Amino acid sequence: MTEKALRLGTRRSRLAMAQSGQVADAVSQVTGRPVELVEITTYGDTSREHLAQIGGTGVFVTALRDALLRGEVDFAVHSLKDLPTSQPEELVVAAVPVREDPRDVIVARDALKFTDLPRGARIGTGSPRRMAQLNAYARAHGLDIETVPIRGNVDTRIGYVRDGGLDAVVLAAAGLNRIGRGEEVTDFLSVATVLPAPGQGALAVECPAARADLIAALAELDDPFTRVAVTAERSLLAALEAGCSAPVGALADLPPFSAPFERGNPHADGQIVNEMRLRGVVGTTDGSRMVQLSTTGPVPETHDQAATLGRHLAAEMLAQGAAGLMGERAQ
Ligand SMILES: NCc1[nH]cc(CCC(=O)O)c1CC(=O)O
Repeated sequence: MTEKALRLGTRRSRLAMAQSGQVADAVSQVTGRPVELVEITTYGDTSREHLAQIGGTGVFVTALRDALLRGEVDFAVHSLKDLPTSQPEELVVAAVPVREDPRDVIVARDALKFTDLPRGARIGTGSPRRMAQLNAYARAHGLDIETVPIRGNVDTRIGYVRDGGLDAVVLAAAGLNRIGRGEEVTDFLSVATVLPAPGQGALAVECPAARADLIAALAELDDPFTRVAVTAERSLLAALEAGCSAPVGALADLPPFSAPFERGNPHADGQIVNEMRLRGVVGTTDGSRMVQLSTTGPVPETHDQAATLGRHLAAEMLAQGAAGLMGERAQ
């Protein structure tokens, strides 16, 4: 006799299907139960408006959470960077699996690197965070680039380069890797140039708080270091009171800081590390005014310690005028 399948609610985009499929396989391994994907359409998938105009925070997440709350599905997988920082009481993040590469990348015509783009190059991104940091870098290094607001799924965005409209687009490495298109990357943006969105590259596996059995099973997929890192990043974001479309970057990482993530997740590789660095950035989309700070200390041992680290860095950023830089929205 086979056990009843667990129902995993997922958006139907290629990225959502890919990451849900990968988590489904892992869950079915640890539980011994089949996992069935249940497709759910979200407002963010159907709206033609720019995300920033809809209001950003959580548009991809709400429909999945509603399905969980109605008991239509047993669990859901979210991109952590799209998850609002407030957690509904009836739901829990039961697992944060090992993080993928958190970096942003460019996909450019003619295999160009970011710093080799010609004068006047047009770079597509709908993210105020990416615009702010690319423009700040360009100002500091005498590059002449124009950031162009775009939206759409990964295929659509790469299409803007293939069709000749844009010289490059900016995407998350993790998204491209998950859908098997990592080879499209023409340049990895160093996190010293562009800090990723808080939680970028990480997933959240969410289920109802009342499902103790399921929470225990899903916990096997949790990576404690990834969870500590994203907790610090997201608490920084929450303390800045910024939504997911605000120009905020944050990354908690581990030594060696000179080349993070180029050799994968050092924690997952079994290295012993006892130091964590948290960096945060906020800026105007034209890159003219930026507040960027970092703090380094012992790897937090608890959720509370990680959250405190994020709050403290946010307080320092606010003291340097961060709040005045966050009012803007793309377009
Ligand atoms: N903004 C949409 C989004 N949400 C999650 C990812 C993939 C990366 C991740 O899981 O962090 C992407 C695509 C992108 O930013 O290029």
